[in-house]
Amino acid sequence: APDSFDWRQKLGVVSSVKNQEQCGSCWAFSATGNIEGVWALKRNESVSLSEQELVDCDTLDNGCGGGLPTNAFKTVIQLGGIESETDYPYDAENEKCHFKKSLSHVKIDSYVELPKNETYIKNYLYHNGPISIGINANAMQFYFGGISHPPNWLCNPSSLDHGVLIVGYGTGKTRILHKIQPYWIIKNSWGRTWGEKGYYRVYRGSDTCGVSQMASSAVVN
Ligand SMILES: CCC[C@@H](/C=C/S(=O)(=O)c1ccccc1)NC(=O)[C@H](Cc1ccccc1)NC(=O)N1CCC(N2CCOCC2)CC1
Repeated sequence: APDSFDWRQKLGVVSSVKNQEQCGSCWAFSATGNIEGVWALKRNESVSLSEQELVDCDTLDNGCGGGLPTNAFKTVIQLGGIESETDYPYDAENEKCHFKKSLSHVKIDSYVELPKNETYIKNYLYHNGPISIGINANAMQFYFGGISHPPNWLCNPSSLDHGVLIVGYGTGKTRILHKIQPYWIIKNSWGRTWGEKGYYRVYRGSDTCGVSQMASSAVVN
């Protein structure tokens, strides 16, 4: 894989930054972001997918009270598909499931949980598209741009509490010492005004904030 790569430069692979609002549905946004990318690359079709379907219909998780992208993938497989954002719009609250199989033409066949290895994840991303991850969001709440590189005692790699999407990676200069630092480009679901137009760059190479601890992806055959 190249030294840097960004799926946002490939039209239709990464949808626009969304906002989960006052609902703990980050896990659903992480899952839809991954399925959108895999589907676009496999079927050459770009579609924005429904987080609300997952919030309402994924009984393995807790809707606005929290969940896991891997459970969301299981649910999409069991339900037999996922509807578009237009057909099943987001309301930022737990509602009664009104999934319609006839309306969901995006389907996944399985999902994979990736090894806890940033080099593996980099190669997998390059060949398969954006990847769902769990992360410790401690350093995200006061992030205003740049390459975030908190120490482990501030951002424990084994206490993950947020679901997000890796869309690329690169190397850049830090503002202070102009040191070259490798980073991940992460799509968040806190709106376009947060971070760098809704995105977060975090140091790549030392499992910062646990970026490699829970990486997963849907598989479309
Ligand atoms: C109340 C839930 C908040 C929500 C995200 C909210 S958030 O607004 O994005 C945010 C995150 C961090 C700081 C501030 C704000 N967090 C989650 O959903 C996180 C996301 C996550 C964590 C770890 C790995 C991957 C993804 N998950 C969770 O909170 N949970 C994981 C699943 C668990 N289920 C219990 C029932 O049995 C099945 C499992 C419930 C708790």
